[in-house]
Parts: sequence; C-alpha cells; structure tokens
Amino acid sequence: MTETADPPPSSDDVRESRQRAGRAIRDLSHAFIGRHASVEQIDRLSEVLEGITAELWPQDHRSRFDAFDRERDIDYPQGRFTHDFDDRPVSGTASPYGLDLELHRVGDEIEALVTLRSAHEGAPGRSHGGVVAALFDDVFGFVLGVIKQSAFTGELTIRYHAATPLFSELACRVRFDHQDGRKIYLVGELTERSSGNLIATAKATFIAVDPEMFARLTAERPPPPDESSSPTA
Ligand SMILES: CCCCCCCC/C=C\CCCCCCCC(=O)SCCNC(=O)CCNC(=O)[C@H](O)C(C)(C)COP(=O)(O)OP(=O)(O)OC[C@H]1O[C@@H](n2cnc3c(N)ncnc32)[C@H](O)[C@@H]1OP(=O)(O)O
Repeated sequence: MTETADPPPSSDDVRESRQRAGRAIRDLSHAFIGRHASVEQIDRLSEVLEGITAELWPQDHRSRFDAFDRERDIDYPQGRFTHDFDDRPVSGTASPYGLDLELHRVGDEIEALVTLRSAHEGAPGRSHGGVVAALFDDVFGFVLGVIKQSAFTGELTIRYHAATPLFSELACRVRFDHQDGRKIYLVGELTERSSGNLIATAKATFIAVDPEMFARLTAERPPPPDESSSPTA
C-alpha cells in the first residue's frame, strides 16, 4: 500500500464531506453513550459501521503533512477564526476526536469555546480529566501559531479546581507567558461562561524545534500497519 498525498486543497467537496462525516461520527458517539438503544438498533449500528470500515481499510494511506504546512503560514485574524488542520484531534473539524471548538483570537491570546457532552463524561456528571488536559494541550498549539514557533509539548500540568460541567459552555483561554532558550512557557484557564466559575488552570512547557523536523518526521514515519483484513483484531 503506498502513501498518497491528500487531494489538493481545491477539493472543497472532499473536505466538506469529511467535515460533515467527522461531525456525524462525534454526534453518534454522544447519541450512543447518552441514549438508550435496543439490541436491534445497536446491532444495526455495528453492521453499518463494520461495513463502512471494511470499505475504508483497503484504501491508500493518507498523509496529513500538507495541512501542517499550510497551517504554519497562517496568521490567525483577531476574533473568530478557523484553521485548516481538519484531522487534528480536539480542534479538527473532521476528527472523530474533535470537541467542536469555536476559536477566537483576542490580542495574542487564544480562546476556545466548547460544550462538553455525553461521551466526555468521566466521573458521574463531570468531564473526564484527560479530555480537559487534551483541550488545553491542543488550544496551546494555536499560541504556537501566534508566536510562530514550532514546538512539542514537554510538560503539561492541570489543576482541577472544580468539576468540569457537561452541557454548559466553557471558555478555555490560553497565552504565552515567557521563554527561556528553547523552553516556551504557556498558561491558561478554563471557566464556565454562565457562572464565571474557574474550573481549571493549566501550565505547559513546550520545547521549540526546527520546523523542518516535522518534514523529517513525516518522511521517516513508517506507514500504518495494513489493517485491512481485520480492523479490530
Ligand atoms: C514556523 C511556525 C510554526 C507554527 C506552527 C504552529 C501551527 C500549529 C499546527 C499544529 C499543531 C499540532 C497540535 C499541537 C498541540 C499538541 C502538541 C503535541 O501533542 S506535541 C506531542 C507530544 N510531545 C512530544 O511528543 C514530545 C516528545 N519529546 C521529544 O520529542 C523531545 O524530548 C523534545 C523534542 C521535546 C526535546 O528533545 P531535544 O533533544 O530536542 O531537546 P533537549 O536537548 O533534550 O532539551 C532542550 C531543553 O529543553 C528541556 N526539555 C527537554 N524535554 C523537556 C520536557 N519534556 N519538558 C520540559 N523541558 C524539557 C531540556 O531540559 C533542555 O533545557 P535546557 O536548555 O537544558 O535548559
């Protein structure tokens, strides 16, 4: 199986289709976790999903580096903005692991508005802590776009001040704090919009790397294993 580039960015129909499917997969996860279903409905769901998965596994592998390449040249405008990295977990509009963020740039800070839902529940009635950590990690990534530094997360510390509510709009606001050599320190907080309550604070150390490293890592990366015969084995 060979690795193929994404269809050209002009393939808006493919992109829109992927975004729609990503949203549908995310909504499915919330419907599946959050609603009762009969065995007949669940079995029908399994059959449809297994059939589509069996169609996809034999296709060529996709490369996602094009999106990163486009993304690093973009200057996020003030106010609400979107980005091109559709497959990125957390903020990717086509990612099954997306959180349906609404992104805003406010000065040099990034604010992501998000409403966590059924599939994000960890302890009863509140979000899984790892979902909150992933939210911060990904939203910090946009600050790297603001300061134009390629970097990896080195350390991420979350302080959970209060239960993270589900079905209530939250604001995750993050910013650059300071830099020491290659170490970039970022900070942020998560609040509930309706009450203004502080839910969590986060501190991260990102380690700056040469942007060419991403190209190198992509070139060196082995293709994913051929799972076409048995996706769940
Ligand atoms: C041109 C513009 C570009 C803009 C682009 C932005 C667009 C955004 C688009 C897309 C973003 C995608 C989404 C982002 C959000 C998610 C981010 C992630 O999930 S990242 C994956 C998880 N993290 C890893 O996989 C790292 C794994 N670790 C490593 O690869 C290495 O350890 C690495 C590269 C971090 C450091 O290795 P070394 O060999 O290069 O560096 P050494 O020489 O060991 O250390 C340099 C300095 O950094 C400190 N350091 C090293 N590792 C550290 C760590 N883990 N924590 C804290 N400090 C660390 C050291 O103590 C040293 O400090 P002293 O100079 O001595 O003061």
